Amino acid sequence: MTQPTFLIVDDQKSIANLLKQELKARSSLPIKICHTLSEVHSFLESGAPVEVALCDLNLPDAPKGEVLKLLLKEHITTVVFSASFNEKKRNDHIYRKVADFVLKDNPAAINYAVDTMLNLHKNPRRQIWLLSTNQSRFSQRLINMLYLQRYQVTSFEQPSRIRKHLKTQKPDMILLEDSSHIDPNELFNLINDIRQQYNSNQLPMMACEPVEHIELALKMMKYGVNDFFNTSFTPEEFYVRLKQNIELSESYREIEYISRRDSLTNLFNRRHFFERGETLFKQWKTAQKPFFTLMIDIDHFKKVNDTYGHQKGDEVIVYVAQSLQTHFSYNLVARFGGEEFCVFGELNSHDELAGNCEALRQQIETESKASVGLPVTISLGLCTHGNSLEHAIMQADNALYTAKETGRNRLSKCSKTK
Ligand SMILES: Nc1nc2c(ncn2[C@@H]2O[C@H](COP(=O)(O)OP(=O)(O)OP(=O)(O)O)[C@@H](O)[C@H]2O)c(=O)[nH]1
Repeated sequence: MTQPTFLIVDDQKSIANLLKQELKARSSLPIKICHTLSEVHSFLESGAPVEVALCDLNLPDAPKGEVLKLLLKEHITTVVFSASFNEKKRNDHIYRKVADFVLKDNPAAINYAVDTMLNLHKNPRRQIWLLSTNQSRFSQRLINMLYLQRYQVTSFEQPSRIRKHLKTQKPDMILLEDSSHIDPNELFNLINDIRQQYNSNQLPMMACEPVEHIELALKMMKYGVNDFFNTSFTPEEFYVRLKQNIELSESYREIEYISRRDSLTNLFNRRHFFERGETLFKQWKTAQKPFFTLMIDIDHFKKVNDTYGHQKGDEVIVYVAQSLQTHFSYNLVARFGGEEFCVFGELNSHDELAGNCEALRQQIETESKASVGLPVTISLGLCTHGNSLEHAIMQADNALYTAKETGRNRLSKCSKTK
């Protein structure tokens, strides 16, 4: 299938090239530049799908915005990049179908135009839930604007429907439209319930209220809504605030993701292991569910570094980490540091667990040479009890020590009396 293309239409070659350079640095999608209407015609006739188009309004062979009309006729998501644009123009019938406008009035506009195109490229993967109890013309306008920007939109008439869906799904944004139609108790309970589940960085919410309901909007913000805009907003204001709130939340999620991971192996790090492990330990103890703790250490790893170099040592660590993650994909797997790893999981069957440990040990023993170019073995210490997570880890570590002492490349289980 042909990859969709970013289309840049501008008769100023230097600007078109700057846009292309900036886009190329930030996306792998193909980019096509056209300087005239006839070039745009030929490109569209070639049948190449266009992801997003950025288009200047006046070209030498199309001085009256004919390119824009052509792109919109072909249902192509289009951003207007023009030196002359004002609010009056925005209300013209044709411009209502434009996804966004970027004013070509300073060098920073290049960056912003590219940013806008990349966002429109990402938006089909962003979910927006709209709570609109009165289904007014205004809510229809909101929905149309969201579609123009290619967001995935789901509309809800009842707070209870949002609650139900949140049990299994999570959107990127919840928009609450004209909430004065909802019973205040129900409204604030919904906001409260959402905030119990997700903080304002994890799931942003925005309220859209008529200016006469500003007090309600402010109260909603106090209870956990991130931002508010009044119903007389311009499309630009709406888009820019929506984008900023979503991007802020995405950056937060990215930082949260990185803070939990070990940068070499991408396994969870020790800090997250204890955070999540403590919660699981309490849950399983309360429910009297059996669990296991497994410590794994690469044998004679110092020799690997000394003989093959630190970089090869890193490759071996990554290889063992990936094998471990594959064998224990349903469990909490972490790199504890150096060449040591830990797994914490629910125990379904002793035999199955022992079989899984043995399969991992054997795979590394027999396949490491082919995978990383040198033979590697691991030792494993297993414990299926413990008064606390730390106690369980200590017991597994003792078993690992026994495995090392008794010849390495083996699994040792701790006895319950220790
Ligand atoms: N390449 C690499 N080496 C690391 C990393 N972290 C720790 N090490 C090295 O891992 C080695 C661990 O060695 P030791 O604790 O002596 O254990 P060992 O050689 O594996 O011996 P046994 O565990 O007794 O089988 C040290 O040489 C550390 O420098 C890392 O991120 N990358």
